[in-house]
Amino acid sequence: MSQFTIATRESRLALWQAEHVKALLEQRGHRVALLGMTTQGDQILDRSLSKVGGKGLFVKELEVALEEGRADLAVHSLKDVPMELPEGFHLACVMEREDPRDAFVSNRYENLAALPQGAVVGTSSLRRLVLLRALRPDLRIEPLRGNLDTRLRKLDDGQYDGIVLASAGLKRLGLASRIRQVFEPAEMLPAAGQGALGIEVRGARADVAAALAPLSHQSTWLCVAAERAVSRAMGGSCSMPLAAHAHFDGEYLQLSAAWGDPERPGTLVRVRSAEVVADLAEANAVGEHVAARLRAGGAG
Ligand SMILES: NCc1[nH]cc(CCC(=O)O)c1CC(=O)O
Repeated sequence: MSQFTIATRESRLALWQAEHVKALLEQRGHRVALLGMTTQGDQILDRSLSKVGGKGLFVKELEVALEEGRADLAVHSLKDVPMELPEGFHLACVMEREDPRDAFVSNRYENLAALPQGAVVGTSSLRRLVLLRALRPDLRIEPLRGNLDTRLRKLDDGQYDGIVLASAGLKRLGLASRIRQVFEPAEMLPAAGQGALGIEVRGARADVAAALAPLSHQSTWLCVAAERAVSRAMGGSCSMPLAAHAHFDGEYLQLSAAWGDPERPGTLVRVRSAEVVADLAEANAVGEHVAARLRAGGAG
């Protein structure tokens, strides 16, 4: 049994996720401490993340703590983890996925279809922007940043008729009652890694790897590996107008991806594949092939 320190952001969701991993490790006899920290991504709230360097801003400080030996592992929403990790860092564990779907939240409207012509919907995600435009070209999409509580408060202040958030975060924070409509992936395809937790470590840490092995979920890992391979092959930034979602149907990994051009509403390239996938190398290959088909269809 070992003693570990988990580096975590201090948003309510990040702390929930770190506490969750802490509890699972403690159940297995390990001793665990948390090291909370504020990242640049948490501080920059006035600008769109796609303009200031992407979501990597949420993980950098945690990596410095790993580098300096102040922490042994970092728990991340996989959706926020860059496709290429810095030299020496790797994902040691991907946990079973929560609900990967997006959710519509509103105080006045039952679902997206019930919104009046020209209603204001909040999101700063380019993916959600292009997918919303495909569903409802008339909507006004306005930026919405901040952690989950901040976004809900801005909705409650009346700045938006509705907002789109990940179901997983709302469920984890006990806010599922705020969900009016859950989007099926066919209408609103999730982001690569959405709903899954990834644990990052630095160097060859056999002790950490052994402790994390029982928390790992192989089929989730294969799905998110395929999704992240699409994203990596499309340029790797988490702030692209890209959706990628995989699930298993028997031994077939079903991967769907979509790319839209925010400058040219109405253009959305969609690709689907179904392949037998048994290991990470095969999952990566499937993702790369789907990315190549997206590009052949005009994406990127
Ligand atoms: N980009 C922010 C972010 N990163 C992870 C989640 C929560 C859901 C998840 O674990 O994917 C959210 C909130 C959201 O997109 O609404």
